[in-house]
Amino acid sequence: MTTLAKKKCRPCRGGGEPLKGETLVRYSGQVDRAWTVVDEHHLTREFTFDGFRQALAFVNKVGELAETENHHPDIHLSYGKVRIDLWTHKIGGLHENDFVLAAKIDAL
Ligand SMILES: C[C@H](O)[C@H](O)[C@H]1CNC2=NC(N)=NC(=O)C2=N1
Repeated sequence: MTTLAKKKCRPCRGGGEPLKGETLVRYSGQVDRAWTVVDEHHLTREFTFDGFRQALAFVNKVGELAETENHHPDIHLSYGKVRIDLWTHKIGGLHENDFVLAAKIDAL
């Protein structure tokens, strides 16, 4: 487990700047390489499964995690596939919380 996966998502009240540039690159290095940073705005990763039920089970696990952490990704479920898009709505971009949640999803 990475260090990030052991952290908790801290409440983010909405002030402050989203992560950019070098800082963003440093954080990206701490989650699975399958995550992509899109337009320095959000993280995305696709997971594949044998069928719909397996994908749905994963969605439910991610949902529980999101509720525990009070940080919620967009989740796109299709047959044998789940896409997770993750950013902090309040700041319109990426925060450490997004990387903490991504690392925890990696560890599921
Ligand atoms: C009050 C509570 O902290 C907020 O509404 C949370 C809930 N989950 C959230 N999830 C995400 N991804 N971004 C947010 O800004 C956010 N805000």
